[in-house]
Amino acid sequence: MFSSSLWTPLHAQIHRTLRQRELLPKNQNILIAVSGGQDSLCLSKLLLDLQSKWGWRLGICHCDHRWRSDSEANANHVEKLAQNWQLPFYLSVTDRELKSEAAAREWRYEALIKVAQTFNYGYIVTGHTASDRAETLLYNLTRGSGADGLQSLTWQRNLTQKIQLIRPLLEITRLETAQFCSQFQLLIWSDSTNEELKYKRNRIRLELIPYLKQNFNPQVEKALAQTAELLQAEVEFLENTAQEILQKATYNSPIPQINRSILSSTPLAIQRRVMRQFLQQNLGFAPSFEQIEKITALITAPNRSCTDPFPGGTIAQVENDWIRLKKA
Ligand SMILES: Nc1ncnc2c1ncn2[C@@H]1O[C@H](COP(=O)(O)OP(=O)(O)OP(=O)(O)O)[C@@H](O)[C@H]1O
Repeated sequence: MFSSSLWTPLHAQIHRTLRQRELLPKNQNILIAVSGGQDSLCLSKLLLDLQSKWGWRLGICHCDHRWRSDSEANANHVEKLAQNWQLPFYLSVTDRELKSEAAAREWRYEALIKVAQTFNYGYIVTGHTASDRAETLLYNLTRGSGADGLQSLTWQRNLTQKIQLIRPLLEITRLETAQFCSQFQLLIWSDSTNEELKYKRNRIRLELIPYLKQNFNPQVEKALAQTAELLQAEVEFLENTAQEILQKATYNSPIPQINRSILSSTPLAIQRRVMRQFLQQNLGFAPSFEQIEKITALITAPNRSCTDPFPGGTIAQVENDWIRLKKA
């Protein structure tokens, strides 16, 4: 028999991770995003057991996308768990039809932020795991991605000036969260759409990862999650360096232009990042690989060379030592 206050290696690991990474400071108000699946239930139980050591105020929020016929029952299930744990429970139900995974995610984060703002939570935590990290890396790799897409899920990110998103389980695999839930007899609400093979993400989880585990590396999820972790630090460094160079190369300019001499002395990896930031700042959208390649080529192109128009009709053109953005 396991007592509900049993301290497991997973408790110790999360406690250590939170301390070393300084993810969730003491005495803070923390809102746990709970779908009812194994990852967010594992997260809730771990934080609940650590609560007294850290002095947190915890709350649980569930978002009902109204996608499945059992969505209300799912929400009730999470509410009951919150009651058993004597935690405040917040429910957000969508009032608009959510037509895609992306729309559902966008709405969910809006809803979580609204609850956090209303009830004064400075932190929102989710149950993303090393397995999610590995799957995201593989998914983005098959679509074509730079290091930025491969590092994907990060430990923390600002949702607003006052609210941070924290993902404490990024070193724990889905197998471990499942074992934890069964050890503590936590009743998981299984989402039937997770089994549908028409979704690429599900095929990666249910077919590709098991294949890689069996034929390449039984620890492939942890290995890929480590790759994401390494890339994250490199991306941060490169992005900061690119930002400094962007500032130098565009300094004090009233019109959108960037200096070629400054850029030509930097490595290609930085040139591409500077150009991506430059286009994003001035055109207001994330440019494609081809668009970045075309404007980067202008760094060494003859005078008056230009790109094709970007969406909205702007072109980039070489004018002596400058690349200028102007209407075509
Ligand atoms: N309906 C929900 N209500 C509250 N929290 C949720 C809900 N669905 C997912 N979450 C939170 O998000 C985490 C990740 O869930 P999932 O992998 O299903 O979502 P995702 O769409 O891939 O998320 P993301 O866009 O954040 O990567 C869960 O562990 C949970 O913390």
